[in-house]
Amino acid sequence: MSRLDIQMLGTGSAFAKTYFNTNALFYTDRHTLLLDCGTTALLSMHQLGKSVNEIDAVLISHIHADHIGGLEEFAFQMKFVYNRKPKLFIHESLVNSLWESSLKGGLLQDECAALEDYFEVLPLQTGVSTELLPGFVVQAIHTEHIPNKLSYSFLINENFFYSADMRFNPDLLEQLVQQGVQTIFHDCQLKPPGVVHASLQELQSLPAYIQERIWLMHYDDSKPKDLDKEGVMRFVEQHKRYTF
Ligand SMILES: O=c1ccn([C@@H]2O[C@H](COP(=O)(O)O)[C@@H](O)[C@H]2O)c(=O)[nH]1
Ligand SMILES: [Zn+2]
Ligand SMILES: [Zn+2]
Repeated sequence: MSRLDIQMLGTGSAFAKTYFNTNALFYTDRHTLLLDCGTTALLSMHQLGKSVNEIDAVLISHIHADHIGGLEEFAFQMKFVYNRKPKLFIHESLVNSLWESSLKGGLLQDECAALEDYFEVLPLQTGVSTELLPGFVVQAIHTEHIPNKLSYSFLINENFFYSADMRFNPDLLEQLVQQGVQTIFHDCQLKPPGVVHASLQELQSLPAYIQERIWLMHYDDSKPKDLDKEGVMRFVEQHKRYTF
């Protein structure tokens, strides 16, 4: 199995100001993929001294600003500064709404009338494992988040699960661990009730053998900076590079 490095551009909730939006850089041997590109993504890259030009591909989980709010600037920089058309991986069910309901307002102009004018759009299908980049294989899993709004989590290289935004689903987590998942990056609402995310309380109800695989992300600014664990579950830290 390929080595995978992950570095969070942010680890916070939609409204977090301290921890930025939960967006991730994945590094393979030769490539960099950005998983979600929220409002704070490019500011965070700037703080890391990274250029947008270092990104080979973007993968999007769902249509909320903390996951796609940085895509307009990303698209403009790629097209007009770097003359590139980056790969955009997104579930087939979200392609139309990403353009029609979100990006079209800013990106539509003469000779740029579609998402494909900015990106090489590569739709993902449910249940199909796809090698997005060499050594980076993804399966999109439809998970519940907001009622009647499509949202996807990702199984990466068969052993790493990235929830993005999802409600508590102990059966899925159990199934993933039985399948061999070693590491789970899970969104977490610190104060109950979870409603559209798993709450900390709900995650703490999981058996220890699942909790010990969980790294918490998408938390709000109330998390003290120096709190790095909650029982056996660990908090993912912004900008720290992890290898799995
Ligand atoms: O039905 C809803 C919809 C949204 N919210 C709040 O808004 C944010 C949306 O951003 P996420 O990235 O999905 O977190 C959500 O966290 C809630 O705070 C809501 O409460 N109910
Ligand atoms: Zn979110
Ligand atoms: Zn969301």
